[in-house]
Amino acid sequence: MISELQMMKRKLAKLNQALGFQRSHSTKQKVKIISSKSINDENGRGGDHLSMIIARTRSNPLDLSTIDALTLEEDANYNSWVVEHPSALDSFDRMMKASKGKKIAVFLDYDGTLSPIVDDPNRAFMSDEMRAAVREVAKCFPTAIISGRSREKVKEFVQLGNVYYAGSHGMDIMAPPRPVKACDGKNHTIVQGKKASEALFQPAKKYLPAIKEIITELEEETRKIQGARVEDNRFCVSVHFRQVREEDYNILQEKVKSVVKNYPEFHLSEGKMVMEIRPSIEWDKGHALEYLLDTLGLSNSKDVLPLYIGDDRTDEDAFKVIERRGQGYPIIVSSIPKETRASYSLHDPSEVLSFLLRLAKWRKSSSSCRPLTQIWGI
Ligand SMILES: O=P(O)(O)OC[C@H]1O[C@H](O[C@H]2O[C@H](CO)[C@@H](O)[C@H](O)[C@H]2O)[C@H](O)[C@@H](O)[C@@H]1O
Repeated sequence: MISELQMMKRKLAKLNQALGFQRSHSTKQKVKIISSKSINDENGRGGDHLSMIIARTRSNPLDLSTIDALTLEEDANYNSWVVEHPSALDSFDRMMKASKGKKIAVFLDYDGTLSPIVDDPNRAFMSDEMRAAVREVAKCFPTAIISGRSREKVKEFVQLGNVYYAGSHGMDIMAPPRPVKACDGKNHTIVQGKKASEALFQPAKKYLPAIKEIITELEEETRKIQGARVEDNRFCVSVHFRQVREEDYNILQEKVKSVVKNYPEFHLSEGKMVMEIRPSIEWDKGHALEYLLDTLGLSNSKDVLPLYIGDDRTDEDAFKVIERRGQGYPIIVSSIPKETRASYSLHDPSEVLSFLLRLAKWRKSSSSCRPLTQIWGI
């Protein structure tokens, strides 16, 4: 049985981890701040419950009883949020019952969903268990990964041949070459992919030269800021500040803004400890989801239930599309309460893994898992 002291220690460890604290050497078990950056893992800068805690702790180091009270408050907030956004694991049977006779199509975000958030974006590896789970899910349902990363990069991480990939927040999609309504229009180019059964859809292609220029300028401007990192996501750019000292953040932000302001066709947004620069076209993860449904021949069917799992702000665009369709399962991955259009929640990538395993198992037990070509005619 876990003793009260052990429980307390666990809570302390959990809070310390979330806040970036380390235990001080004091015998009174006070804690001290070593970094406040991890506080923003969930929501970017400020605004959430943990940020309030950290603001309070700046002047008053916490003792165990205060931490305990704050942790309880945090747990209570989370629990009431989960009532509004029920756990997809707890709701699994109900969700699957409602999907009887309907077709599920699975859409997955990558960072923070299939892989845990880590300091080094190049080391955001997905576990072998997660890969195996996605592979099994993709054997049973049409499955796509929609990421902010470049399509090549996310494919390199995922290493699966039986899923579709959309990179650059949906601005770079490799999908089946079906006639598509959504892509009519002057901004959209369709290029045949390597396999005859796939076509490449890149609605922001004309911005590539400007993106290259932006990357060069950002690298030059941010070179001297320790920890800043520019990531080329092909049709968009990320400037990471997870490893930037707090006192340098404003300088970095100003430098990034000063570059972006010279490119009126681009805009700046924020994700988890990252600034993202994207062409201002009407295309996001929500459009990518619709596009993929369309190319899969699933857009018009009232019997199709898109299931989307994601953790970040850009995933909200996909949640919105599912909400508008009135059918499907938008699932947010979050360990803290946050504003979302998702109906369901999962706490972290380990719960995503459990959910995917259960989904594949459910499908296999409810019908034989035939090749997708037979199930969907693709
Ligand atoms: O749409 P996603 O697949 O979730 O991609 C969004 C961004 O994810 C990556 O950054 C985030 O994860 C990193 C690794 O865990 C972390 O270090 C960083 O702080 C997070 O923001 C990726 O590197 C970005 O380019 C994506 O835009």
